[in-house]
Amino acid sequence: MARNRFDIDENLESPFDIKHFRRAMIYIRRQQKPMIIAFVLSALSAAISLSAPLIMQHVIDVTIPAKDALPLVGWSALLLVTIVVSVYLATIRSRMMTRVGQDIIFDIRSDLFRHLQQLPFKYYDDRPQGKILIRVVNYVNSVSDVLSNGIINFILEIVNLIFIAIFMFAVDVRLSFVILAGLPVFLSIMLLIKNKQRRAWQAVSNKSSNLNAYLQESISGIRVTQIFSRESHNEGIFTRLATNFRKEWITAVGFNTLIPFTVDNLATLVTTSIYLVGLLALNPADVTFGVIIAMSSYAARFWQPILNLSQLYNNFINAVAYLERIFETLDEPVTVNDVPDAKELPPIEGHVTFDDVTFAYDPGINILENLSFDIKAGESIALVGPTGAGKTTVVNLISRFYNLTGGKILIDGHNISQVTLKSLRSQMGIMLQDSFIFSGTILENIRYGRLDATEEEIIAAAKAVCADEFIREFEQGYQTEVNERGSKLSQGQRQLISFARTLLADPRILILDEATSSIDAKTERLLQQGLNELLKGRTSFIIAHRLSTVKNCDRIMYVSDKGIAECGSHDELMARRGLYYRLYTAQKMEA
Ligand SMILES: Nc1ncnc2c1ncn2[C@@H]1O[C@H](COP(=O)(O)OP(=O)(O)OP(=O)(O)O)[C@@H](O)[C@H]1O
Repeated sequence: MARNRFDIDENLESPFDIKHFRRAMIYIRRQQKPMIIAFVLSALSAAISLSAPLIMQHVIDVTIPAKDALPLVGWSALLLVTIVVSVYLATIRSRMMTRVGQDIIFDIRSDLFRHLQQLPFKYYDDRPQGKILIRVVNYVNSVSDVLSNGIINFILEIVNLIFIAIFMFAVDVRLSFVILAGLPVFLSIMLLIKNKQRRAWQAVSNKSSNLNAYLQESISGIRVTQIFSRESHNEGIFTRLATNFRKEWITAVGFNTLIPFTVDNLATLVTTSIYLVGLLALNPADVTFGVIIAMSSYAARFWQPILNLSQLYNNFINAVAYLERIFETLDEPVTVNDVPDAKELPPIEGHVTFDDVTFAYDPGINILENLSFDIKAGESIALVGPTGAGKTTVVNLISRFYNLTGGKILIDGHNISQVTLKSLRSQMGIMLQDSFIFSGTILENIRYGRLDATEEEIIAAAKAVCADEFIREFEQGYQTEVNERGSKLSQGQRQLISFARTLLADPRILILDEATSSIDAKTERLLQQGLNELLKGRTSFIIAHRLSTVKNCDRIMYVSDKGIAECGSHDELMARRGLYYRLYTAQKMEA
């Protein structure tokens, strides 16, 4: 899919069809047992309540004319019992189905989350996060009722209809046909609006997704918004998106309301016809007043399930627009994954080879071309060069966050595209400029590097990277709760925590992408000792704009023009008086 943004509707790759329906059935089938029990309870409840018109017919035609009070009390008691039992059964069913609905939501959401965790960077590069979030949270909520109660109610209403039809045909066949006469009109109207209604709900799903994407982006960027006083401008964008959503919603609901409106009118028409046909056209000898009352009651009861079915149909059409998006996400190919028969990368030494590597994020726009180099195990490599030259791209490829466009990357002679991602990435330590902090305690954040680490190991790692001191200054020390993104911590503190996290993981290859940029010079000097400890015996790639921090690396690679323009030690490159020399002397002069 092409890159998407908050104000562009996403194209639907594969509209809902029978294949999606079968897939939805997989989730439903897992709940088969409680659903069958709920179904039986509902059927019982409906059947019991259906006997009410028969009791009434008998009372009107037989008991009342007989003027005997005792049977009347008996029939009334029976009527009461039928109502109580049917309500009781319906309540149990409702409780069971609430659970089933939640179980279905749980399953779909778990599958979505598991899949999202595997999707490559490219997937996240190409769309706003808000559009992903809305699928996992809102869309899944919106389909749960249709997939649980919806299915049961659908079958029940059909069974209900059949029961009512049997009862009414048993009472009077001719009047039953009068009741059925409204059906063809109703079905024609449904067919007529079906496609328009579906498109309307797809538009709603798109507009709500756009709105959500913008909301998410606005919350993430609130600081920049306030710095540039863009509040009213943003409000304008939000209003436009919210207006689009409201417009589509009103259109879609308009279709939905059309259906019950049709059913209501048809039901009224049919009931009136019963009286007309029953009283005027048919022979009064075989159509008693009791029969007409019972049939008019059946007419109302017959059209009630149809009204309910049409409501279910509305919900279904609405849910389809969300299911399409949910399945689209689940079908999103995991392009960066283990090849069949992928091998485990054995414990590595850290020898890295780029062999004629070409890479493009977007087809046709190469960021790196025919890049080859060889790094010995334990070497420290600095990647320097102009902004946007491709330094981060080089290191992202080593961890195989993207597939190569051409060539191969070898670690200790193993082609990284042929080994399992887990065995590859678990031997890499990556520290970024924007170190991500998860909500939880500082201790938990460091433990993220190795889940089975003891508290002593965690503290030792923090000490090694000079994080221990500032952590202990917090009242709760290592148990201090931090928010997602670490808003309680300074940028430098976040970086130190991420250093400790990486050290704990004990990776063979270390990647530091501008990882010390937010640390003050004094802490950096201190950290340098920890860092030296960290780098010892490991292959390391260090990206830094501040060249003083990479001077001591074994080799410095100057990345530009889709490849490595210069490579050598600091002294060698300075002696060459080329690109690196110019960059270094320019920085020195600025300082
Ligand atoms: N996800 C992406 N999709 C498409 N293009 C990208 C993506 N990430 C980076 N690029 C492009 O690739 C090029 C190299 O980016 P990269 O981040 O590797 O540069 P860099 O040398 O690390 O830059 P900096 O020093 O600013 O961090 C840039 O032109 C950038 O626009």
